[in-house]
Amino acid sequence: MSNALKNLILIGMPGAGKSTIGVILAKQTARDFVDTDLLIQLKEGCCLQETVNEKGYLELRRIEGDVLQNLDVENHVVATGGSAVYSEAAMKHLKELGTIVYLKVSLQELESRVTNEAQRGLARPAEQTFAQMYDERCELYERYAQVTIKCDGKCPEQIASEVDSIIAD
Ligand SMILES: Nc1ncnc2c1ncn2[C@@H]1O[C@H](COP(=O)(O)OP(=O)(O)O)[C@@H](O)[C@H]1O
Ligand SMILES: O=C(O)C1=C[C@@H](OP(=O)(O)O)[C@@H](O)[C@H](O)C1
Ligand SMILES: [Mg+2]
Repeated sequence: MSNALKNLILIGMPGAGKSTIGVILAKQTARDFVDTDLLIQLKEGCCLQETVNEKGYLELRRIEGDVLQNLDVENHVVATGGSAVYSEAAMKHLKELGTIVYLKVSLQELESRVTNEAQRGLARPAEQTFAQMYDERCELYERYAQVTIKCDGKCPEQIASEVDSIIAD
C-alpha cells in the first residue's frame, strides 16, 4: 500500500467495471465506497448526459477534474469516471490519496458491455468512436496505474479478490 490514507482508486475505460467492482472491493476490504460520477451529478443537479448535452464534454471533464481535486477521503474505494485521466492535476491528487488501480479490459469485451454509448454521458468529442477513445486513453491509464489488473474473463468478485491480495502484500 503506497499511502497511509489507505484509499484504493479505480481507473479505466467506461464499462471496465469500476463502479461494480468498487462496491464489492469496499465490502471485501472493510472500506467505505464513493463513486465520483455520483458526486458530479449531485454537484450539477442532473445526470452526466445532461451535463454533456447542455455544457459540452470539455466542461464535464473540467467539473470532474475539480471534483477529483477536492476529494478528501480516507479508507475508501474510489470509483472514478473513465475520463478522470484527462486531468493531470486530479491524477496527482488521487495518487496522494492512495493506490491507483487500473482495471484493464480489451476493446472487444468493452464493446460487448457498453451498449448505451449515447446515454452514458461520455466525455468525448461527438465524432470520436469508442475504438478511437480506447486508443487515445489506454496510454493515459497505463501512465497513472500503480497496479494493473487484467480483467477479461474474470467475474467482479474474482477481480476484487485479486486487487485485495495485491494491495495486502
Ligand atoms: N468483470 C466483469 N465481467 C462481466 N461484466 C462486468 C464485469 N465488470 C462489470 N461488468 C458489467 O459491465 C457493465 C459496466 O460496469 P460498470 O461498473 O458500470 O463500469 P464502469 O464504472 O467502469 O463504467 C455493467 O453492466 C456491469 O455489470
Ligand atoms: O469515460 C467517460 O468519458 C465518462 C465515463 C463515465 O463514468 P464510467 O467510467 O463509470 O462509465 C462518467 O464519468 C462520464 O459519463 C464520462
Ligand atoms: Mg462507473
